[in-house]
Amino acid sequence: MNEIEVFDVTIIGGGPAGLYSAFYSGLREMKTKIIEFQPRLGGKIHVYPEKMIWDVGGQPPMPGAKLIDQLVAQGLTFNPEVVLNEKVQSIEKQEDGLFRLEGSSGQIHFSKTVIVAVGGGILNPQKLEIEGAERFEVSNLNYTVKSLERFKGKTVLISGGGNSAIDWANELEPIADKVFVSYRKDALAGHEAQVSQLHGSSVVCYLNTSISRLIASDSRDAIELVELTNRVTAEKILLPIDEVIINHGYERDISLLGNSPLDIEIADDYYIAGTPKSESSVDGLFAAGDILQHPGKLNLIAGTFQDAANAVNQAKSYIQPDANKIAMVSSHNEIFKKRNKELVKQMMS
Ligand SMILES: Cc1cc2nc3c(=O)[nH]c(=O)nc-3n(C[C@H](O)[C@H](O)[C@H](O)COP(=O)(O)OP(=O)(O)OC[C@H]3O[C@@H](n4cnc5c(N)ncnc54)[C@H](O)[C@@H]3O)c2cc1C
Repeated sequence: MNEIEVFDVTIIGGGPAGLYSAFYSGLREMKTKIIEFQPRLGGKIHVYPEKMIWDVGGQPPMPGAKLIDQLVAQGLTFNPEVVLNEKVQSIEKQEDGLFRLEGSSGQIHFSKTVIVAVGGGILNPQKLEIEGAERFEVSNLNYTVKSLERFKGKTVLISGGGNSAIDWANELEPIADKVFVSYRKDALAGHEAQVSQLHGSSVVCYLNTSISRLIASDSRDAIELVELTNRVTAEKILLPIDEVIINHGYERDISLLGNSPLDIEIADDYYIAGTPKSESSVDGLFAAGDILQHPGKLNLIAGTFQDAANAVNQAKSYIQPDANKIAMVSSHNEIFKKRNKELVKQMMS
């Protein structure tokens, strides 16, 4: 029989909480694995890669994409095993105390402890419900704004009327040649200030309308015209466009804990009702980031770091009760001595 590989810590979710947990777990010399459903690490920040983030301590304002790069670089410092494209479907605690995680690939992951860092669950953009629309996803049908540059000088249609859709319309207005917004309701649903900014700009809004048809170019590989239909009057409008952005919200897959035969305390039907030390009601299973709930919880990226360090320190004590309760600060840690020398050398050259 093949011997099973057992990790000290398995982190479910590769967002800010999972990445900082991986860093800290390496610092505490534990054998670590991160499992992430998406094909890339970074978590929910991928929803807003171009948004400027101002409120991460000690960091100048920077776009989400840059923060992702930094979080990933730090998270991989101690070379954890990273499994991407893998949804953890259930967590079970065996009689021998080991955790058994069932992955969507069929792989079973074994671990002495688990840190659940799944945020608000798996997010997938709500797709446009028009037959055949998916073939334009490789050309000019977008579900996220990965780079503002792509839309420079273009005619852009944004479908959606919530905060993100309005944010993108305001951001793109000075860059694009023309921005249209189509929204199925009779009033935009974003924050007042953003909506006022939009109405005072050159953006043209079509309310009570939705996309009814995508008309392809002669080469048939891109959308050339979009047909909008007014839901009240049935009037149809044809718009020539270069790019379409769909912002209809996200579908959330939050099935993990419900599928897991664990006696775990849940808050508000989804969150792990934990302690300020990131413990859950299951020994050896900890939580970090947006999934964790307790009265002092801070639902910000900055808050995920404290959760992660607490979860890792608790995991360390669980596996090795005589270990230090907390990690030493990095300046006292032997592990960094060699790397510090290299970094100082780089800074001096
Ligand atoms: C539009 C927007 C703007 C924001 N702006 C800011 C801001 O300016 N500053 C700030 O501090 N915060 C901001 N936030 C909040 C911030 O993004 C979250 O607090 C943070 O991402 C939480 O990190 P997390 O690691 O807990 O969860 P997430 O970032 O959600 O990461 C969880 C990861 O777990 C994965 N996952 C889920 N279930 C499974 C499973 N079963 N198996 C495998 N993987 C799984 C998901 O795919 C995801 O990658 C913003 C949020 C949004 C939506």
